[in-house]
Amino acid sequence: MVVAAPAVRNPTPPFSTDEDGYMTCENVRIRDIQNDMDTSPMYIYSKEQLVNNYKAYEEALKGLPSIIGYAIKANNNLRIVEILKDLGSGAVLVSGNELRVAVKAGMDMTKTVFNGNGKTYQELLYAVKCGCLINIDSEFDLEHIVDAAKEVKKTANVLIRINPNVDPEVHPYVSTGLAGSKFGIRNSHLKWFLERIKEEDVLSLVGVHCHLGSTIKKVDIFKDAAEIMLGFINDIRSEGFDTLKYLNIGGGLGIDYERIGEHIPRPIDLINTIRPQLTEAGLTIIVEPGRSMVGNIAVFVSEVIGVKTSGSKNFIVTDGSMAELIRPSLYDAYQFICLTQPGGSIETFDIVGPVCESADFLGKNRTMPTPVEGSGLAVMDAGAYCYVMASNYNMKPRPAEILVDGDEWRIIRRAETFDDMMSLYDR
Ligand SMILES: Cc1ncc(COP(=O)(O)O)c(C=O)c1O
Ligand SMILES: N[C@@H](CCCC[NH3+])C(=O)O
Repeated sequence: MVVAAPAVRNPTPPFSTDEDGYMTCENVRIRDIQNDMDTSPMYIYSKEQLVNNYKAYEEALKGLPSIIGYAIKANNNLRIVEILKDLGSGAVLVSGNELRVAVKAGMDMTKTVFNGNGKTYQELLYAVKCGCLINIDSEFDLEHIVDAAKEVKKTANVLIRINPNVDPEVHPYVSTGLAGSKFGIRNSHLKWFLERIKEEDVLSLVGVHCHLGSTIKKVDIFKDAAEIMLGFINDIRSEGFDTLKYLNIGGGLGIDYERIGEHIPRPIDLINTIRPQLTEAGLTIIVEPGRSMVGNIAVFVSEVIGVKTSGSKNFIVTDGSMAELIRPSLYDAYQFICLTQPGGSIETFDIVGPVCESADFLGKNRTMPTPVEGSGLAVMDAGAYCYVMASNYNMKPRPAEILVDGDEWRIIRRAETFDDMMSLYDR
């Protein structure tokens, strides 16, 4: 049998392969973590990559007054959010509980934006009390914010989320800035919103916001949106609003899931493309990166239960599944998969989990070394929209999350247990 190293395609530190063919995260062998852990599967994060990603945004925004508002929805692990807060990040939230995470992490509320098309009244009361920025998404949302601000007896600093009708050229499920989207207000209604805001002393209009979608690979799309937003800023100013402070251009930058060396724009490419518009706006720029901040900081690591051939197809069956990582099943999303240790001959496999659904796959038609039972398998770029979308389907507990920092690693959130799931019953 041929013994091959794990196929980490385009290994980019901190994830790499050592001379013995074991996958590493920073200075730690992933297999060693797997051997020491009582539970599998798990998420393993690199602190170094997280810090580098934040610094890439910081560097890109140099010279522009700006706020980096990390989109907590991408990964809400408190320890990850705390690291970002310590680096100077603010946050973007879509629920009261995400706001609670930001508060727990000690985030600066003046750098925090509460966004969303369905904020409840209770959530708005909490947001006004916290003093974060709040996006207006619709007529009813505006009325709810007014009521909440009056009840709390505090001014709400609001931004209007505008739907610029720009096509981000991404999967329809992650496209948000097109005319048919449920998010934001349309151009034709802007006047009504401005009139209504003028009538209410409890509202201070401090900015405008747009967000086009996620996994965007063409930065010119942001340029179109920035131009449109400049138009809105001028319209708003000409209506007598002199309180505008922020232009929020949202998040949405894609990452290199394929790992084939394709040029995916970096934060600097994004900001440089729209720098003239940002400068012309003369406002503090808010960016809301989720995926491009945390996507490549993690691998989802599982263990092989067995390998089988059915008809002409080979399957690797692992203890990781769509319950812990649903992106491939939900969007047909591609994430690179490799072994965390040396394997055998190179074959083509579908990589599937134990969940009772044919949609339960992590990857299809993957050519890679043949594992043995117990081999470790890593799905790369699993830091964004992976753990956060995990479920208990088939009574699978949510996995542990581990943070690697140089030579050290620690569990930053333990795995759920059967008892955790049982603890929610009335008796
Ligand atoms: C309003 C808003 N801001 C920021 C984000 C983060 O997007 P991404 O993870 O693509 O950077 C999202 C998610 O798409 C969003 O809806
Ligand atoms: N859940 C999506 C991203 C949603 C972006 C939030 N609006 C994904 O995994 O790619």
